[in-house]
Amino acid sequence: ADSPLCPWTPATPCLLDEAPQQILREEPPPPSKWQETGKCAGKWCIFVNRGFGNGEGTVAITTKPNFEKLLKIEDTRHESAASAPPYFIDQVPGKGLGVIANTTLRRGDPVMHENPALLVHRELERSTTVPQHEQFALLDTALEQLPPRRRDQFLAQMGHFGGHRITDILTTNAFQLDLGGEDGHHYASFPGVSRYNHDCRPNVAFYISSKLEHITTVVRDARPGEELSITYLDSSKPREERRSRARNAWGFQCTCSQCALSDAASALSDARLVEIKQIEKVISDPLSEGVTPGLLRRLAKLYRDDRLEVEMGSAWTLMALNYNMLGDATAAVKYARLAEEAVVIEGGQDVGDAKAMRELAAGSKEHFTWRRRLPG
Ligand SMILES: C[S@@+](CC[C@H](N)C(=O)[O-])C[C@H]1O[C@@H](n2cnc3c(N)ncnc32)[C@H](O)[C@@H]1O
Repeated sequence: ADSPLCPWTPATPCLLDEAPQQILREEPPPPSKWQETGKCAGKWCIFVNRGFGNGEGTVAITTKPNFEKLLKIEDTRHESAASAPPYFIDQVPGKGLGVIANTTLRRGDPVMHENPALLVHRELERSTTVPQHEQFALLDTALEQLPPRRRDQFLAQMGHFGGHRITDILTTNAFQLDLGGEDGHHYASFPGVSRYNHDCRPNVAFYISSKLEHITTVVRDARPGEELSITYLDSSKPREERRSRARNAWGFQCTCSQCALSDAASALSDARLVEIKQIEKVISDPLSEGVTPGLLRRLAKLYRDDRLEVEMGSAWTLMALNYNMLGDATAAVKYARLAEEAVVIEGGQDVGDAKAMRELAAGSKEHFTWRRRLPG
């Protein structure tokens, strides 16, 4: 999610004292149906679906080919929309509002799921044919298409930088979302999710599903009253890089527990991150020599010592495959199960590695990797 190319970076999400997707409705939600408004600037037009996302409403500024992709996306109407959220929104010193656990949460527990209120094709802001004031007018018109409650939720989000209000909200809070195919990149605003603050070692992971749902899941147990956070940037970068990214893209000085370490402890953490990359390079190559159980144990320790619970999916996958290549079926199955859990938390059930890890766990000795690193 960390793109240095665009000023509207994948921020994170924000919302009010209530999460829109978790509010009980007295009336049934409006039907989910996309409409063309006929309001356009250049090749970008406004499309609206006032019933999309459990009846919350979504408006898109995009091109006709991307609208065709939206039409094919199945809407999600989930039963769990009526259950009480496991968090509340409150002030967090030095950060504005944030998301706070109201109960004990365990790894794997769901926190929020929300569809976007606004989607904006990424190329619009780079357009040389649609001047900025027309872009702003298009954004203003798009927002007017949303149901009033959804519009209010959007406008209640934090704007950190000032200037045109909707643009500021997008800059501060939007995620990048890819509709796939050619030219599918969009900025997406999820007003509920956008209250998560950043932490370089977050206790919550997120992904955006093919149904446009933003899904957050606990990755490290949290107590009632503890802040729930996600990472806005690449947590595997060294401290100085993370800090400058937070400053430049979101305008805050990161004081998370990992950035607040003493210089000596931070140097150790940065060294762990370098070693992780080195070991992963070695064990990713099926022809590497020197892959031993000790090296794999070392990798697991580095991840745990650095509290990288938010991105263990690919590491556990590599560990499972390598234990199998070394002929240790017990460890291979153990890490295949951990890998499947992590991959699903970080990317959902559809991620290819989840299926691969289920297969490995079900029959490690029949797997093509069995004893591949051993002679004979
Ligand atoms: C997506 S919003 C997060 C929610 C926001 N605090 C609010 O009140 O709605 C991003 C903005 O929150 C603030 N923020 C997020 N994480 C922070 C952190 N770790 N330290 C300080 N400020 C942070 C910054 O102002 C940032 O631009």
